[in-house]
Amino acid sequence: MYPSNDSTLTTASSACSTSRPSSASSAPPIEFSKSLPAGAPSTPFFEIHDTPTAGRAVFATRSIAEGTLLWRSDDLTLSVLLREYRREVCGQCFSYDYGRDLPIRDQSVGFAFCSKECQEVWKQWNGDVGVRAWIAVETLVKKRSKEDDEMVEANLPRPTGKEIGSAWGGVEAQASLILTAREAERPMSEGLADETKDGPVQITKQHRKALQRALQQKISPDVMSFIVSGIVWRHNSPQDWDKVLVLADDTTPYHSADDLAAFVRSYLHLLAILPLPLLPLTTPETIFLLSSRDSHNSFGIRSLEDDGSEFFGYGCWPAASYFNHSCGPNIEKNREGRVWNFRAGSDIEAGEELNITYLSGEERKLSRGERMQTLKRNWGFECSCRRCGAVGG
Ligand SMILES: C[S@@+](CC[C@H](N)C(=O)[O-])C[C@H]1O[C@@H](n2cnc3c(N)ncnc32)[C@H](O)[C@@H]1O
Repeated sequence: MYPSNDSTLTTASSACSTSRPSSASSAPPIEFSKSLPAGAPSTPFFEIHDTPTAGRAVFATRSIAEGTLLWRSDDLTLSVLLREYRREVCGQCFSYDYGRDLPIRDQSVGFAFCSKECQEVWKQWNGDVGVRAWIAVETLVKKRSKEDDEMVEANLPRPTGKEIGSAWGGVEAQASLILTAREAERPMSEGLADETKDGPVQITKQHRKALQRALQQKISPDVMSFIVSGIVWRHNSPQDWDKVLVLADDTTPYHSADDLAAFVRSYLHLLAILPLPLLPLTTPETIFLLSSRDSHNSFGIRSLEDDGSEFFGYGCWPAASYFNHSCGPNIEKNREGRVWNFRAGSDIEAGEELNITYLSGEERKLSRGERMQTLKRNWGFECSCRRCGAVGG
């Protein structure tokens, strides 16, 4: 059940073994990618190569003048808008008006919008099944509004692969009972998935109890939103799933034992409430894969003013995920609604690596040691950029 045998995991993880990278920027590329990974950006300005120690990276194929727009990433997959910002940040375009409540609030789905158009686009993006999924989550969360989402404490030990496997394995039997109970909701005309040669499976007290027990557990609304967003996106764009699978992966993506427990509980909650068409995708495998790719690839969705001081949430844009980090980046990125723009921050020579920074405003002012620590803690790699390698960097 736990996805350790998924062969698709190996491509990205081997391309991205970063235990002791020598230099993301200065090391010569060793291999040209034979073909582009699914969803990777393709433009005359740059190419993607493997590097010896920092996975794949983006290299200029020509000289580029400062300010040139090199790439626009409009390929948002999953995104999370933290609940505390749901009234102030548009669910569709992420616009924000210094903390003012937005004009349109759709209480049934738990999102607010800056305009009718955004609300309409959001509904189309999610589709009928997606909208029903958000209504189901909102209904559950509202009933339990007294429970606060706990702050994640930094620097707790991360669960190992073995601990992750046993946490998911530990709820297998309960999940199977819940699924059977849910299948009973399917109209006879659609057929029952759990029909045996002796006829349909009988729903017993045990099945109903398993479902009730799941619903009584503590809820983690932001974790549920992460999973729902990913599952709805996968349901609506099955052809694009490979674009996420080929991204650099994190085999131990949970920040702490509590974080892992929140994911496992949320899985059971969602099995109990999501619309039936989403249940085949509501699996430990899909949920783990979403976390493992999100961990090393998501971009923060921040306020556009004040140097991005407000953190609204995060999202995964696969094509934007090929730029490695540098503490002295030559590419500037800025968000316009749901699109990321990448521009040359200085004149660039052909062959130079194109780097963005993964550090947020204040973090960029830190010393070399502090930056290294921050990147290691938040991203799991030891920074090998040119600035960190230079004396006094
Ligand atoms: C968003 S991905 C960037 C693309 C990635 N190299 C790949 O092969 O898909 C982020 C990952 O790239 C690697 N990486 C990015 N910048 C790096 C740097 N300055 N030093 C070492 N590794 C880096 C780390 O493994 C990090 O988790």
